[in-house]
Amino acid sequence: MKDAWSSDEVRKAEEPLIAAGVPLMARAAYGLAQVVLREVAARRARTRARAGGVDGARLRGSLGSDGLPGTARRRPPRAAGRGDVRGARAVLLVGPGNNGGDTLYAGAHLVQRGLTVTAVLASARAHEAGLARFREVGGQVASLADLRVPAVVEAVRGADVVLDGLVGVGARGALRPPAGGLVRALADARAAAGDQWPYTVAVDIPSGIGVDDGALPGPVLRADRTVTFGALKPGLVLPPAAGVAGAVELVDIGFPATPGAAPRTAGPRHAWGAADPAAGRVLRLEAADVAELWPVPGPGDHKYTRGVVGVVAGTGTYPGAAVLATSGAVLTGAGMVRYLGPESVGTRVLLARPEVVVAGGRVQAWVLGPGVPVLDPDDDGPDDEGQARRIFGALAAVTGVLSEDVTGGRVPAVVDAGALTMLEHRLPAFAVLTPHAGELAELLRGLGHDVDRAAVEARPLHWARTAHQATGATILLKGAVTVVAGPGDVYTQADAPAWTGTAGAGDVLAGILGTLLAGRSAEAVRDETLAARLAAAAVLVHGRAATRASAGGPVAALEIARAVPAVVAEILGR
Ligand SMILES: NC(=O)C1=CN([C@@H]2O[C@H](COP(=O)(O)OP(=O)(O)OC[C@H]3O[C@@H](n4cnc5c(N)ncnc54)[C@H](O)[C@@H]3O)[C@@H](O)[C@H]2O)[C@@H](O)CC1
Ligand SMILES: [K+]
Repeated sequence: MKDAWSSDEVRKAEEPLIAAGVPLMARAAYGLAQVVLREVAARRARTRARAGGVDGARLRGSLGSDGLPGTARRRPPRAAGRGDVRGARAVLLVGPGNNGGDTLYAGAHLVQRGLTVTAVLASARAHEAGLARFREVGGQVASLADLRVPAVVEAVRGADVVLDGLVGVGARGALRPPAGGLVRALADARAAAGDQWPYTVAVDIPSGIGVDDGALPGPVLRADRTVTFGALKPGLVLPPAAGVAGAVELVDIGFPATPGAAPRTAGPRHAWGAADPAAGRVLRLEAADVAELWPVPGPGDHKYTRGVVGVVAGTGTYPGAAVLATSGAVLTGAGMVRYLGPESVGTRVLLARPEVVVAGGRVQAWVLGPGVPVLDPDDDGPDDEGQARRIFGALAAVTGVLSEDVTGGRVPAVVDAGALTMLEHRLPAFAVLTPHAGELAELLRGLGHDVDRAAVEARPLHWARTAHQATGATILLKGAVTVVAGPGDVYTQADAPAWTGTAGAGDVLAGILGTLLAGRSAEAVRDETLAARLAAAAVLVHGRAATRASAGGPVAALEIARAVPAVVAEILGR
């Protein structure tokens, strides 16, 4: 489990460590410099390889010490070291606080390793000791006020690496001038430059992101890599800010395993902290967490104890969604999958998946809505072939409107696509709504919020939480980074390649989640936080299945379903 710490939690963790004399900034700066050196060396090695595989050692070997060819010994290849980075140019963008301090100390390490380093001070103030150290080792210092924005952009363009140390977790809101203007110009220049842009490293966070909510309130320079200190920050894992952070690398500076735990004044740790049981944290599941959650059958299990999934999906116009949702459910290991829908669609489902039972009966979880047209009460609309009636019936059982004598007890549900427009009652958290941004905006507008798709994409965490509070349901907001918001922690998963954005992929996800909810149905009804964890697990498995099916290229939705068994086996370590 990866857990992200809010800026307040970071501050609280730092206080006792600083009081105990732990050199946090020195650790942060050293870790940052090591990452920069590694990346600069790697990029130089790649450039040499692209230039024909002739490296410096071989060129040197072609001339002897007397200047005659062929008399010098050929040097063995070396690991990335001093010579690989010497002469590289780095520009530091330095703000007034400790984030700038980290950057100046890291810059001093880079100078000592032979880089030519220029620090551009964006404010009149800079971290005094850091600046003194940087000057002492021979770093060059310039100020934004003297150089002006266009000259700084040119200096950055000509560098091998740029470090964004304008602000870190101490900042609030959009970047203010003059840093804001500089970053806007750099972001524009980066967008225009394509590949011809220096490797961009964000120090702790890309300056200007919403540290705690992942928003992008103003200009931000997209990073290739973010080197973050002590713990992940929510803005590094939540969209849209996660999209500008690049690869996120954590430098251990000695924080405790969980926020609020006793500080560790001894050496660094090398593992992610465990999740804090307190509600409302931002977490990301990893394979080991999913293995723990997975309903693995035991020798005494049979198809009914393992969980029956009822799928109401598809119409004559959209029969594929029924095939995809049932395939997702079957291949995730449901004890049984029942299909409810028009006969013509049921026939197609059976042709694709003969395991499916095309008949009603008791289920342990529902999958409602894939491939079912949205309900428009003002219009007869496309014929839903009885699917709306079936969905209303199932939802009545989920919400408890129908007596349990009739339904046989409340069970969890996945509410997708057309079924999202059929919600009439407050839902339990074991109902998981699976909208994309446009569908969530539509749902929220129906609840009286003035919001469109772009607004949801700008603040997905906020709107997912709002929808959870308004409906009672757990919200799985689909996207390149998927956000799951329920009564407890928030989960943010980024497991799938961009190729996954293809028709039908969401239907498969609904099926996967249906099987997980059916497998732990009674527990999900009892424990109001379990559905969100299972939803995040389904997203992880779906994303990994898409990665496997894609193998770096395009992927068709049914192939994602087909890849699920192997992904589950891998996750369970078999
Ligand atoms: N406290 C510590 O000892 C440690 C702090 N660390 C670093 O320190 C950072 C936090 O440092 P600080 O608390 O000094 O704060 P920051 O360096 O994040 O920024 C605060 C400064 O930015 C200005 N500012 C705030 N909002 C702004 C905005 N919207 N636009 C422009 N300027 C703005 C403020 O006036 C203030 O001077 C972390 O992100 C991390 O990089 C690390 O070195 C680890 C140890
Ligand atoms: K920064």
